[in-house]
Amino acid sequence: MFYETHWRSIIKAVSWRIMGTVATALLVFIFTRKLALSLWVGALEFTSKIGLYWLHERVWDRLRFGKKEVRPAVIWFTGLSGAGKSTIADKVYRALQERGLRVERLDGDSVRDIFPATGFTRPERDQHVRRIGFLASKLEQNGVTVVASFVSPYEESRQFVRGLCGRFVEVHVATPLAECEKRDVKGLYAKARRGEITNFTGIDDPYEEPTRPELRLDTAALSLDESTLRVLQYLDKQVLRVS
Ligand SMILES: Nc1ncnc2c1ncn2[C@@H]1O[C@H](COP(=O)(O)OS(=O)(=O)O)[C@@H](OP(=O)(O)O)[C@H]1O
Ligand SMILES: Nc1ncnc2c1ncn2[C@@H]1O[C@H](COP(=O)(O)OP(=O)(O)O)[C@@H](O)[C@H]1O
Repeated sequence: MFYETHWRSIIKAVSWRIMGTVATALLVFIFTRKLALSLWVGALEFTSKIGLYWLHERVWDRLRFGKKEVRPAVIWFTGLSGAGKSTIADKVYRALQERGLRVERLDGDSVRDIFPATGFTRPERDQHVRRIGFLASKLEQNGVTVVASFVSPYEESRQFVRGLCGRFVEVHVATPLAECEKRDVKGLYAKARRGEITNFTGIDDPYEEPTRPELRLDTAALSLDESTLRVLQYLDKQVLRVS
């Protein structure tokens, strides 16, 4: 979010004063036809009111009255590979960005591109999800809303992340396995079925369904736009209060 610097307030004060003073001097001249008097009134008004304007701005800047606070949150998409987490999270991220929110996007694939040694055994995933959760909570503490999308298949590590964050919105992208496998965006389900990759969530590694997610979306039944809208509506009403 942006805040008004002292310099911006001062420059706005000067530009506004020039306009106001020209108007006042003109009015005095129209009524009195005395040029010197008009210029004196203009000069006095310029110097006194510019200070008053600056003071007025700064006092208002300190008042909370009438200001709407936008509170950051961690929006955590979880679900099977191919469920639609990244696609929906990307749209939610762009929508929040367009509203002028400070927002960061974290995704399993992009984090793993940077740290390719991160594996898929249970301890490795636990550590990975907890680290990301810690990072997300730090961003949130500094006013940044985080849109995260990770398979994050284990309840315990998701609960750990929830505990770290101030406002944690768990979005379970609950697309059925059969639909994800049909999509098989990256051909990984086929590989997992052939046994070419192991510990694949939903095939030979469990996905523990969230017990009480804030939102549950089945993309076999909901379009991308409908899912995105549900998330944004939930955030507006319950979390960010930006409407
Ligand atoms: N064994 C196994 N299980 C699940 N996923 C696998 C696996 N191997 C590779 N991939 C690809 O890695 C992506 C998941 O990474 P994440 O960091 O989100 O996973 S996790 O949270 O640590 O479980 C996941 O990306 P998405 O499809 O975007 O979810 C997969 O493409
Ligand atoms: N209603 C929907 N919502 C989200 N994605 C959908 C939907 N219908 C089809 N898809 C497709 O499913 C795929 C989901 O891939 P992706 O978002 O990468 O999933 P994930 O991040 O969960 O692995 C994309 O190719 C997307 O276009």
